[in-house]
Amino acid sequence: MIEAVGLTKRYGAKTAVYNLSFQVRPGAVTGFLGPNGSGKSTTMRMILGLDNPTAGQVTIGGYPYRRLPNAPRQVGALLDAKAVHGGRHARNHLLCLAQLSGIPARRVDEVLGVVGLQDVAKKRSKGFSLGMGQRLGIAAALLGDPQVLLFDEPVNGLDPEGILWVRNLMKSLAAEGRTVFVSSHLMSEMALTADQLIVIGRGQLLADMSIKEFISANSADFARVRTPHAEPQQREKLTAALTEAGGQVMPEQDGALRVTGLPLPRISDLAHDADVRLWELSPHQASLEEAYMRMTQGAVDYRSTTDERAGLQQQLPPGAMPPPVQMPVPGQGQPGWYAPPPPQQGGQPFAMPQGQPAGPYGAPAAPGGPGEPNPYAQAAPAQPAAPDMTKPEDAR
Ligand SMILES: Nc1ncnc2c1ncn2[C@@H]1O[C@H](COP(=O)(O)OP(=O)(O)OP(=O)(O)O)[C@@H](O)[C@H]1O
Repeated sequence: MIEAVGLTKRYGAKTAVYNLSFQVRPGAVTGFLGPNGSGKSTTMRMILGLDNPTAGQVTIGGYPYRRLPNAPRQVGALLDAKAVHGGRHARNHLLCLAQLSGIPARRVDEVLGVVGLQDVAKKRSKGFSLGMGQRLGIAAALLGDPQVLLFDEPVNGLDPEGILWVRNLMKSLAAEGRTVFVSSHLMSEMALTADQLIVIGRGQLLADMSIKEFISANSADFARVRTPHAEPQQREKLTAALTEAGGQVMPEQDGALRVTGLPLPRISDLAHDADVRLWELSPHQASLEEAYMRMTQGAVDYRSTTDERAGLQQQLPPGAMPPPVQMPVPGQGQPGWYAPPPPQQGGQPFAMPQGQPAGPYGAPAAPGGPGEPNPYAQAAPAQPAAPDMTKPEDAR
């Protein structure tokens, strides 16, 4: 198990990670999500002892990485697939790593087979495509047959077959009882791969829960209802009946109605009682992407100027609720529209980990009590472009 407690990392004036507490448990794939620059890689580097926390701690199996007995056999990681000596053959690269950790050479050939690079084992990795580099990085992570695995963006550059392979690999590693912690920006892929989610924004915990809980906490299930197109009065009659019964009704662009707060059988009964014919009555659930976008809207540092000019997504001060969705009203496939909020509308936009007081964005309160100022208590200043993450900390 990986456990972070009050983990904080500052680079000079920049707070990359703040008061992060979470557990990553064995036997499940735990997705690690957050906007660009939210602190995912920094957290992973601290887990692996590559960066020292400014405050707090993170342990693997109860030990900080650097004090973990036989660490390369217990923990495998893919952080940066490009961090390879390009002049070396793929096999030699893995062989060097294996020798450093006392891992037998036959394991090198095994993992080359697992990642599908056996035919290019004698090729120099500088000629590898992005996807081949990812596969080599995954092979290195698997080398010690570790119980704990960390993958930072493992599907970057992989073709669809490769993405499917990584998905199945992660799931099978977790099914073997291993701890699998994986970051990704690909929500659709995460939805298919992960069981649990840890979501951070501006270095702070936003959510720690199962995917299912995350989606239902950050979006509402809804019903789509359609009445005959040529009879708008039917639609109005139904809207009035549903609203009177306590439902929230939003018209969609194509004429359908999006209804929350009423179960499908009740909608059907109300339509029947109002003498309204239905052409569609179907249940819908928001996607992980919709739920994620809704949750992280206030914690995004880097946005396209095109979005800003269009007034699509203004910066919000930390802790602020996303603004209500602008007209036009939701319609299928309409970009920038997110599912309606859950029933606790007006409160937290998402569910909190149990038993923890709320801090900014609803994150757990600051460590060290009121004595320690929360660097996110003020609106975040404009951020410089992200530094070159391929360089070690001291070189930046
Ligand atoms: N060595 C460093 N020196 C100064 N600032 C740093 C350093 N490393 C990271 N940061 C800053 O810390 C913040 C978090 O960066 P990090 O790379 O951990 O984010 P991330 O969530 O992994 O981003 P992405 O999704 O874009 O990979 C960023 O603002 C980044 O600029």
